[in-house]
Amino acid sequence: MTDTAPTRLTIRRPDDWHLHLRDGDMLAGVLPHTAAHFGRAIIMPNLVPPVTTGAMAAAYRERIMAALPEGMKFEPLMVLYLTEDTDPEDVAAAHKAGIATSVKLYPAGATTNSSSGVRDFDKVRPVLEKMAEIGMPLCVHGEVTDSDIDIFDREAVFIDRVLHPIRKKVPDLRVVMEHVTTQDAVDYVRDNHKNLGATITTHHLIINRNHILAGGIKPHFYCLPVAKREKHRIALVEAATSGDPRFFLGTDSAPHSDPNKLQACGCAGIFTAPNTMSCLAEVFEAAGKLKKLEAFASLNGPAFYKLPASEQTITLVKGDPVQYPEKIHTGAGDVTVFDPGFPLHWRVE
Ligand SMILES: NC(=O)N[C@@H](CC(=O)O)C(=O)O
Ligand SMILES: [Zn+2]
Ligand SMILES: [Zn+2]
Repeated sequence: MTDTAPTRLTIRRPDDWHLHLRDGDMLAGVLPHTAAHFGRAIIMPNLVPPVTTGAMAAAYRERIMAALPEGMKFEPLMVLYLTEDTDPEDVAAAHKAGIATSVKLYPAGATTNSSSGVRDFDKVRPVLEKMAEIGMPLCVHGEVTDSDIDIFDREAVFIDRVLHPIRKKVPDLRVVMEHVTTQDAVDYVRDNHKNLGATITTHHLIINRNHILAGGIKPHFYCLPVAKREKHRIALVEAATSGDPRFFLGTDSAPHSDPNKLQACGCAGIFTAPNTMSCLAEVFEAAGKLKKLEAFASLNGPAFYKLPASEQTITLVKGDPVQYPEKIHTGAGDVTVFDPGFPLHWRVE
Protein backbone atom coordinates (compact mmCIF):
# COMPACT_ATOMS: atom_id res chain seq x y z
CA MET A 1 0.00 0.00 0.00
CA THR A 2 1.35 3.42 -0.92
CA ASP A 3 1.03 6.43 1.37
CA THR A 4 -1.56 7.94 -0.91
CA ALA A 5 -3.88 4.91 -1.15
CA PRO A 6 -7.18 5.90 0.44
CA THR A 7 -8.17 4.29 3.72
CA ARG A 8 -11.60 5.92 4.04
CA LEU A 9 -14.40 6.15 1.53
CA THR A 10 -17.69 7.94 2.13
CA ILE A 11 -20.47 7.18 -0.34
CA ARG A 12 -24.21 7.68 -0.50
CA ARG A 13 -25.98 4.92 1.39
CA PRO A 14 -26.23 1.97 -1.03
CA ASP A 15 -29.37 0.13 -2.14
CA ASP A 16 -29.73 -3.52 -3.10
CA TRP A 17 -31.66 -3.90 -6.35
CA HIS A 18 -32.11 -7.70 -6.01
CA LEU A 19 -32.61 -9.26 -2.59
CA HIS A 20 -34.27 -12.35 -1.13
CA LEU A 21 -35.57 -11.85 2.40
CA ARG A 22 -37.86 -14.92 2.58
CA ASP A 23 -40.49 -14.87 5.34
CA GLY A 24 -41.12 -15.76 8.98
CA ASP A 25 -38.09 -16.78 11.06
CA MET A 26 -35.68 -16.55 8.11
CA LEU A 27 -36.86 -12.99 7.35
CA ALA A 28 -36.33 -11.99 10.97
CA GLY A 29 -32.83 -13.49 10.92
CA VAL A 30 -31.54 -12.00 7.66
CA LEU A 31 -33.24 -8.60 7.44
CA PRO A 32 -31.01 -6.81 10.00
CA HIS A 33 -27.91 -7.73 7.98
CA THR A 34 -29.22 -5.90 4.91
CA ALA A 35 -30.79 -3.01 6.83
CA ALA A 36 -27.47 -2.37 8.61
CA HIS A 37 -25.94 -1.08 5.37
CA PHE A 38 -28.62 -0.65 2.72
CA GLY A 39 -31.35 1.98 2.58
CA ARG A 40 -33.68 0.22 0.18
CA ALA A 41 -33.93 -3.10 -1.59
CA ILE A 42 -35.93 -4.66 -4.38
CA ILE A 43 -37.56 -7.60 -2.61
CA MET A 44 -37.83 -10.72 -4.71
CA PRO A 45 -41.30 -12.30 -4.66
CA ASN A 46 -40.40 -16.01 -4.92
CA LEU A 47 -42.01 -17.05 -1.67
CA VAL A 48 -44.16 -20.16 -1.32
CA PRO A 49 -46.80 -19.26 -2.46
CA PRO A 50 -45.35 -16.49 -4.63
CA VAL A 51 -46.25 -12.81 -4.18
CA THR A 52 -48.49 -12.50 -7.22
CA THR A 53 -50.93 -9.71 -6.39
CA GLY A 54 -50.88 -6.17 -5.06
CA ALA A 55 -52.66 -7.35 -1.91
CA MET A 56 -50.02 -10.03 -1.29
CA ALA A 57 -47.21 -7.53 -1.84
CA ALA A 58 -48.78 -5.08 0.62
CA ALA A 59 -49.12 -7.85 3.23
CA TYR A 60 -45.52 -9.01 2.65
CA ARG A 61 -44.25 -5.44 3.01
CA GLU A 62 -46.02 -5.23 6.38
CA ARG A 63 -44.38 -8.45 7.54
CA ILE A 64 -40.99 -7.05 6.53
CA MET A 65 -41.57 -3.78 8.39
CA ALA A 66 -42.77 -5.73 11.45
CA ALA A 67 -39.53 -7.79 11.37
CA LEU A 68 -37.31 -4.68 11.19
CA PRO A 69 -35.55 -4.14 14.53
CA GLU A 70 -36.40 -0.94 16.43
CA GLY A 71 -34.32 2.01 15.34
CA MET A 72 -33.30 0.59 11.94
CA LYS A 73 -34.33 2.41 8.79
CA PHE A 74 -35.06 0.41 5.66
CA GLU A 75 -37.46 0.67 2.75
CA PRO A 76 -38.52 -2.52 0.97
CA LEU A 77 -39.44 -1.99 -2.68
CA MET A 78 -41.96 -4.68 -3.51
CA VAL A 79 -42.11 -6.79 -6.64
CA LEU A 80 -44.96 -8.78 -8.15
CA TYR A 81 -44.29 -12.32 -9.38
CA LEU A 82 -45.51 -12.59 -12.97
CA THR A 83 -47.65 -15.57 -13.86
CA GLU A 84 -49.69 -16.38 -16.95
CA ASP A 85 -52.77 -15.35 -14.92
CA THR A 86 -51.46 -11.95 -13.76
CA ASP A 87 -54.08 -9.24 -14.21
CA PRO A 88 -52.66 -6.10 -15.90
CA GLU A 89 -55.11 -3.92 -13.98
CA ASP A 90 -53.99 -5.31 -10.60
CA VAL A 91 -50.37 -4.60 -11.57
CA ALA A 92 -51.19 -1.05 -12.65
CA ALA A 93 -53.20 -0.38 -9.50
CA ALA A 94 -50.42 -1.70 -7.24
CA HIS A 95 -47.88 0.47 -9.06
CA LYS A 96 -50.06 3.57 -8.84
CA ALA A 97 -50.67 3.01 -5.13
CA GLY A 98 -46.91 2.76 -4.51
CA ILE A 99 -47.20 -0.88 -3.41
CA ALA A 100 -45.25 -2.48 -6.27
CA THR A 101 -42.08 -1.04 -7.81
CA SER A 102 -41.57 -3.71 -10.47
CA VAL A 103 -42.69 -7.09 -11.76
CA LYS A 104 -40.46 -10.18 -11.88
CA LEU A 105 -40.39 -12.62 -14.76
CA TYR A 106 -39.21 -16.12 -13.91
CA PRO A 107 -39.22 -18.64 -16.73
CA ALA A 108 -41.07 -21.60 -15.16
CA GLY A 109 -38.60 -23.92 -13.48
CA ALA A 110 -35.54 -21.68 -13.93
CA THR A 111 -34.65 -21.27 -10.26
CA THR A 112 -35.74 -21.52 -6.60
CA ASN A 113 -39.55 -21.40 -6.29
CA SER A 114 -40.20 -20.59 -9.93
CA SER A 115 -42.72 -23.30 -10.79
CA SER A 116 -45.52 -20.70 -11.11
CA GLY A 117 -43.44 -18.71 -13.60
CA VAL A 118 -44.05 -18.17 -17.28
CA ARG A 119 -44.08 -20.93 -19.92
CA ASP A 120 -45.69 -19.12 -22.83
CA PHE A 121 -44.31 -15.59 -23.06
CA ASP A 122 -47.12 -14.46 -25.39
CA LYS A 123 -49.61 -15.04 -22.58
CA VAL A 124 -48.07 -12.26 -20.47
CA ARG A 125 -47.87 -9.73 -23.30
CA PRO A 126 -50.92 -7.72 -22.09
CA VAL A 127 -49.23 -7.26 -18.70
CA LEU A 128 -45.95 -6.21 -20.33
CA GLU A 129 -47.75 -3.74 -22.58
CA LYS A 130 -49.54 -2.24 -19.59
CA MET A 131 -46.21 -1.93 -17.75
CA ALA A 132 -44.62 -0.21 -20.75
CA GLU A 133 -47.53 2.23 -20.82
CA ILE A 134 -47.20 3.16 -17.13
CA GLY A 135 -43.38 3.05 -17.02
CA MET A 136 -43.10 0.12 -14.60
CA PRO A 137 -39.87 -1.89 -14.93
CA LEU A 138 -39.68 -5.65 -15.51
CA CYS A 139 -36.99 -7.62 -13.66
CA VAL A 140 -35.98 -10.77 -15.53
CA HIS A 141 -34.33 -14.00 -14.44
CA GLY A 142 -32.65 -14.54 -17.79
CA GLU A 143 -32.12 -18.25 -18.29
CA VAL A 144 -33.88 -20.70 -20.58
CA THR A 145 -34.91 -23.95 -18.95
CA ASP A 146 -34.65 -26.33 -21.91
CA SER A 147 -33.03 -29.57 -20.82
CA ASP A 148 -31.04 -29.72 -24.07
CA ILE A 149 -29.36 -26.37 -23.41
CA ASP A 150 -26.17 -26.62 -21.38
CA ILE A 151 -26.55 -24.87 -18.03
CA PHE A 152 -23.53 -22.66 -18.77
CA ASP A 153 -25.21 -21.44 -22.00
CA ARG A 154 -28.67 -20.76 -20.63
CA GLU A 155 -28.24 -17.03 -20.11
CA ALA A 156 -26.80 -16.38 -23.57
CA VAL A 157 -29.52 -18.47 -25.23
CA PHE A 158 -32.21 -16.65 -23.23
CA ILE A 159 -31.06 -13.32 -24.66
CA ASP A 160 -31.51 -14.55 -28.24
CA ARG A 161 -34.61 -16.65 -27.85
CA VAL A 162 -36.66 -14.80 -25.23
CA LEU A 163 -35.35 -11.42 -24.13
CA HIS A 164 -34.62 -9.86 -27.48
CA PRO A 165 -37.98 -10.93 -28.99
CA ILE A 166 -39.86 -9.53 -25.96
CA ARG A 167 -37.99 -6.23 -26.22
CA LYS A 168 -38.77 -6.04 -29.94
CA LYS A 169 -42.47 -6.67 -29.35
CA VAL A 170 -42.73 -4.28 -26.38
CA PRO A 171 -39.96 -1.73 -27.08
CA ASP A 172 -41.09 0.78 -24.46
CA LEU A 173 -40.84 -1.77 -21.64
CA ARG A 174 -38.00 -0.98 -19.24
CA VAL A 175 -36.14 -4.19 -18.44
CA VAL A 176 -33.56 -5.15 -15.83
CA MET A 177 -31.57 -8.27 -16.64
CA GLU A 178 -31.06 -9.64 -13.16
CA HIS A 179 -27.80 -11.10 -11.91
CA VAL A 180 -25.96 -11.16 -15.25
CA THR A 181 -23.14 -13.68 -15.38
CA THR A 182 -21.72 -13.55 -18.91
CA GLN A 183 -19.77 -11.38 -21.31
CA ASP A 184 -22.73 -12.00 -23.66
CA ALA A 185 -25.13 -10.25 -21.29
CA VAL A 186 -22.73 -7.37 -20.69
CA ASP A 187 -22.32 -6.91 -24.44
CA TYR A 188 -26.07 -7.09 -24.99
CA VAL A 189 -26.70 -4.35 -22.43
CA ARG A 190 -23.95 -2.18 -23.92
CA ASP A 191 -25.30 -2.61 -27.46
CA ASN A 192 -28.92 -1.88 -26.57
CA HIS A 193 -29.11 1.62 -25.23
CA LYS A 194 -32.81 1.97 -24.75
CA ASN A 195 -34.76 0.84 -21.68
CA LEU A 196 -32.28 -1.77 -20.51
CA GLY A 197 -30.20 -2.17 -17.36
CA ALA A 198 -28.57 -5.05 -15.50
CA THR A 199 -27.84 -5.98 -11.92
CA ILE A 200 -24.59 -7.68 -10.99
CA THR A 201 -24.15 -9.67 -7.79
CA THR A 202 -21.28 -9.46 -5.34
CA HIS A 203 -20.36 -13.12 -5.68
CA HIS A 204 -20.27 -13.14 -9.49
CA LEU A 205 -17.59 -10.45 -9.29
CA ILE A 206 -15.48 -12.82 -7.17
CA ILE A 207 -16.01 -16.46 -8.12
CA ASN A 208 -15.84 -18.38 -11.35
CA ARG A 209 -16.92 -21.96 -11.98
CA ASN A 210 -13.63 -23.37 -10.74
CA HIS A 211 -14.48 -22.08 -7.28
CA ILE A 212 -17.57 -24.30 -7.31
CA LEU A 213 -16.08 -27.44 -8.79
CA ALA A 214 -12.27 -27.65 -8.57
CA GLY A 215 -10.83 -29.47 -5.58
CA GLY A 216 -14.20 -30.73 -4.32
CA ILE A 217 -17.74 -29.46 -4.76
CA LYS A 218 -18.56 -26.26 -2.82
CA PRO A 219 -22.32 -26.01 -2.28
CA HIS A 220 -22.02 -22.54 -0.76
CA PHE A 221 -20.77 -21.23 -4.13
CA TYR A 222 -23.70 -22.73 -6.01
CA CYS A 223 -26.28 -20.23 -7.20
CA LEU A 224 -28.28 -19.52 -10.32
CA PRO A 225 -27.32 -18.42 -12.81
CA VAL A 226 -24.29 -20.58 -12.07
CA ALA A 227 -20.91 -18.79 -12.12
CA LYS A 228 -19.20 -19.09 -15.50
CA ARG A 229 -15.60 -19.09 -16.81
CA GLU A 230 -13.04 -16.57 -15.61
CA LYS A 231 -13.33 -14.46 -18.78
CA HIS A 232 -16.97 -13.80 -17.92
CA ARG A 233 -16.11 -12.81 -14.34
CA ILE A 234 -13.57 -10.36 -15.72
CA ALA A 235 -16.22 -8.89 -18.04
CA LEU A 236 -18.55 -8.43 -15.06
CA VAL A 237 -15.85 -6.67 -13.02
CA GLU A 238 -15.13 -4.43 -15.99
CA ALA A 239 -18.82 -3.53 -16.35
CA ALA A 240 -19.44 -3.00 -12.64
CA THR A 241 -16.39 -0.81 -12.11
CA SER A 242 -16.81 1.18 -15.34
CA GLY A 243 -19.32 3.66 -13.96
CA ASP A 244 -21.66 2.85 -16.88
CA PRO A 245 -25.07 3.78 -15.43
CA ARG A 246 -26.78 0.70 -16.85
CA PHE A 247 -24.95 -1.62 -14.44
CA PHE A 248 -25.84 -1.58 -10.76
CA LEU A 249 -25.69 -3.69 -7.62
CA GLY A 250 -28.24 -6.41 -6.97
CA THR A 251 -26.65 -8.73 -4.45
CA ASP A 252 -29.09 -11.61 -5.00
CA SER A 253 -28.31 -12.45 -1.38
CA ALA A 254 -30.39 -15.64 -1.20
CA PRO A 255 -30.38 -17.38 2.19
CA HIS A 256 -31.01 -21.10 2.48
CA SER A 257 -30.43 -23.01 5.70
CA ASP A 258 -27.29 -25.13 5.74
CA PRO A 259 -29.24 -28.42 5.73
CA ASN A 260 -31.00 -27.25 2.57
CA LYS A 261 -27.69 -26.35 0.91
CA LEU A 262 -25.71 -29.38 2.07
CA GLN A 263 -27.60 -32.34 0.68
CA ALA A 264 -27.61 -34.58 -2.38
CA CYS A 265 -29.76 -32.02 -4.23
CA GLY A 266 -28.81 -28.72 -2.64
CA CYS A 267 -30.57 -25.38 -3.10
CA ALA A 268 -29.18 -22.60 -5.31
CA GLY A 269 -28.38 -19.33 -3.57
CA ILE A 270 -25.49 -17.49 -1.90
CA PHE A 271 -25.93 -15.38 1.24
CA THR A 272 -23.87 -12.20 0.97
CA ALA A 273 -25.86 -9.64 2.96
CA PRO A 274 -23.47 -9.34 5.95
CA ASN A 275 -20.21 -8.75 4.04
CA THR A 276 -21.27 -7.45 0.63
CA MET A 277 -19.96 -3.91 1.05
CA SER A 278 -16.60 -5.19 2.34
CA CYS A 279 -16.34 -7.60 -0.61
CA LEU A 280 -17.23 -4.90 -3.12
CA ALA A 281 -14.73 -2.40 -1.73
CA GLU A 282 -12.03 -5.07 -2.06
CA VAL A 283 -13.02 -5.85 -5.68
CA PHE A 284 -13.22 -2.19 -6.72
CA GLU A 285 -9.93 -1.37 -5.01
CA ALA A 286 -8.17 -4.31 -6.69
CA ALA A 287 -9.46 -3.03 -10.04
CA GLY A 288 -8.12 0.45 -9.23
CA LYS A 289 -11.72 1.74 -9.37
CA LEU A 290 -12.65 2.46 -5.77
CA LYS A 291 -14.05 5.81 -6.88
CA LYS A 292 -16.67 4.03 -9.01
CA LEU A 293 -18.11 2.04 -6.10
CA GLU A 294 -20.61 4.78 -5.31
CA ALA A 295 -21.97 4.79 -8.86
CA PHE A 296 -22.42 1.01 -8.84
CA ALA A 297 -23.87 0.60 -5.33
CA SER A 298 -25.64 3.89 -4.67
CA LEU A 299 -26.32 5.99 -7.79
CA ASN A 300 -26.96 3.93 -10.94
CA GLY A 301 -29.78 1.83 -9.45
CA PRO A 302 -31.91 4.74 -8.24
CA ALA A 303 -31.34 6.50 -11.57
CA PHE A 304 -32.62 3.49 -13.51
CA TYR A 305 -35.64 3.15 -11.22
CA LYS A 306 -36.23 6.93 -11.41
CA LEU A 307 -35.88 7.32 -7.64
CA PRO A 308 -33.71 9.83 -5.80
CA ALA A 309 -30.32 8.64 -4.55
CA SER A 310 -30.10 8.30 -0.78
CA GLU A 311 -29.53 11.48 1.20
CA GLN A 312 -27.62 9.47 3.79
CA THR A 313 -24.02 8.28 3.56
CA ILE A 314 -21.96 5.38 4.82
CA THR A 315 -18.21 5.37 5.36
CA LEU A 316 -15.96 2.43 4.55
CA VAL A 317 -12.73 2.26 6.51
CA LYS A 318 -9.67 0.20 5.57
CA GLY A 319 -7.75 -1.57 8.29
CA ASP A 320 -7.06 -4.98 9.78
CA PRO A 321 -9.04 -7.86 8.26
CA VAL A 322 -12.74 -7.59 9.07
CA GLN A 323 -14.22 -10.24 11.32
CA TYR A 324 -17.55 -11.54 10.08
CA PRO A 325 -19.38 -14.66 11.21
CA GLU A 326 -18.95 -17.88 9.25
CA LYS A 327 -22.70 -18.40 9.67
CA ILE A 328 -25.62 -16.54 11.12
CA HIS A 329 -28.14 -18.27 13.37
CA THR A 330 -31.79 -17.80 12.46
CA GLY A 331 -35.00 -19.33 13.75
CA ALA A 332 -35.09 -21.21 10.44
CA GLY A 333 -31.60 -22.67 10.88
CA ASP A 334 -28.00 -21.58 10.35
CA VAL A 335 -27.12 -19.78 7.13
CA THR A 336 -23.53 -19.75 5.91
CA VAL A 337 -22.14 -16.35 4.95
CA PHE A 338 -20.31 -16.01 1.61
CA ASP A 339 -16.57 -16.58 2.00
CA PRO A 340 -14.78 -14.67 -0.77
CA GLY A 341 -11.58 -16.62 -0.17
CA PHE A 342 -9.44 -13.58 0.67
CA PRO A 343 -9.25 -11.26 3.67
CA LEU A 344 -11.56 -8.23 3.68
CA HIS A 345 -9.92 -5.04 4.85
CA TRP A 346 -12.78 -2.61 4.33
CA ARG A 347 -15.52 -2.38 6.93
CA VAL A 348 -18.59 -0.20 7.13
CA GLU A 349 -17.96 2.25 9.97
N1 LIG B 1 -29.95 -16.96 -7.14
C1 LIG B 1 -30.22 -18.15 -6.64
O1 LIG B 1 -29.42 -19.07 -6.81
N2 LIG B 1 -31.34 -18.38 -5.93
C2 LIG B 1 -32.44 -17.48 -5.71
C3 LIG B 1 -33.32 -17.36 -6.89
C4 LIG B 1 -32.78 -16.54 -8.03
O2 LIG B 1 -32.47 -15.36 -7.88
O3 LIG B 1 -32.66 -17.06 -9.14
C5 LIG B 1 -33.22 -17.98 -4.50
O4 LIG B 1 -34.36 -17.55 -4.31
O5 LIG B 1 -32.68 -18.78 -3.72
ZN1 LIG C 1 -32.83 -15.35 -10.38
ZN1 LIG D 1 -32.42 -13.84 -6.85
